[in-house]
Amino acid sequence: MTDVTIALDGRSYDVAIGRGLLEEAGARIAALKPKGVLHVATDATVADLHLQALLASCEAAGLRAVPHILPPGEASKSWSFYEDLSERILAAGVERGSMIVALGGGVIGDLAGFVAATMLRGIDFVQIPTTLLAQVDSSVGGKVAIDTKAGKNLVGAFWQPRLVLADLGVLDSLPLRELRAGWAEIAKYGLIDDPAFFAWCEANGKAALAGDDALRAQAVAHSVRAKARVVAADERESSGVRALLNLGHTFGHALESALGFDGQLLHGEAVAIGCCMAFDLSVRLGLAPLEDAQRVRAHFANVGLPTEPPAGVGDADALLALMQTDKKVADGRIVFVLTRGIGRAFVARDVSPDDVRAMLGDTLKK
Ligand SMILES: NC(=O)c1ccc[n+]([C@@H]2O[C@H](COP(=O)([O-])OP(=O)(O)OC[C@H]3O[C@@H](n4cnc5c(N)ncnc54)[C@H](O)[C@@H]3O)[C@@H](O)[C@H]2O)c1
Ligand SMILES: O=C(O)C(=O)C[C@@H](O)[C@H](O)[C@H](O)COP(=O)(O)O
Ligand SMILES: [Zn+2]
Repeated sequence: MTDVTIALDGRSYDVAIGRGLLEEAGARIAALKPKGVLHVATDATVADLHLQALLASCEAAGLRAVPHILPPGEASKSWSFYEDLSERILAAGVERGSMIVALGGGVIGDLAGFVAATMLRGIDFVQIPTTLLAQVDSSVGGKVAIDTKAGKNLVGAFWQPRLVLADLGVLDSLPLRELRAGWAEIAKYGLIDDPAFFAWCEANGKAALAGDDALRAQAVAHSVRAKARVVAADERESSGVRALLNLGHTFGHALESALGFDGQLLHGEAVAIGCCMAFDLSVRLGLAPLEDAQRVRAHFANVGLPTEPPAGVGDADALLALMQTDKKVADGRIVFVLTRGIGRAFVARDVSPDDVRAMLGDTLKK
């Protein structure tokens, strides 16, 4: 069992990583002394697989848990399901001391976290991430949001959980495609500022995805520690440090939006393609060596992630227009996370749209 603390002034919390945490969840949540009903938000797939274990452990700990089951998939991170979940919680009974538990992947975590941030002007929540992506990234750091017609995560809040329980056992039921999508966010930590970790990913990625438990545990713990450092340094993405976690996302979010969040491209897959694009643009601008861009592509391809955008994402101008809604935009200019090579990402505020258009044009032609 590993515990990583997210150190925040007066609001620090732990991320517990290990097997068997679902069975311990009731006792650990009860220790936080929630009042009234415990609201458990989850999706139908996760409910079938893991809800009973959570409910049993809540009952054993004397908690009255009420499940709220939503459809699986990105479409649930929307205005309509924000309303739906909020109304269900209000109808079941909620007070300021009540708590929401997000049992699921990043979709449930982001949605339930945003409902928690706004319910009665803010109630506590606990993350029980059940995808690799959610364990290494979305459950940690307090970014909660829904998607809108204009783009990804555009309405949301910074709202930190009280506790994160990353049970490695639940990953046993996660489909390989979803595991791979999570790997993109793991490798991202190496690409940002940790070349040794990227090399570790190259050496161990396939075995970790194939089910090697020790390697998975190492990947999750290393990623959570990396995210913990960034969040502690720049909780609200105001100094530029946290913006580095957006490597691959300016492009990736535009690709997801272009496809209407239809599930054709998972978030982690979009991030993998987006990281390749960030490296391609950096090479084009003479900032990064071509060999590093090739290494990134080779690693993603080796673990089974896509490295080129699918058909149907539109042309370069359409993608640029979507990037204009990115939350890093400043003074009307799109801000990119670029790189001087593996482990050397930085925030670039002066990128010419012509260079981006040219890179996208070449990529979309392939
Ligand atoms: N808040 C953040 O910091 C942050 C970080 C990264 C990503 N995100 C967001 O997270 C979302 C993506 O999250 P995700 O990749 O976890 O997707 P997801 O929540 O849609 O889960 C993926 C699929 O796996 C299923 N599933 C979940 N756990 C399972 C399990 N243990 N066994 C079998 N099936 C299981 C789900 O039902 C779903 O169909 C995106 O909306 C993205 O924007 C947020
Ligand atoms: O936690 C962060 O900060 C991140 O940027 C992590 C990303 O992986 C994640 O997808 C995040 O939701 C993107 O943030 P956004 O601010 O671009 O919506
Ligand atoms: Zn992401």
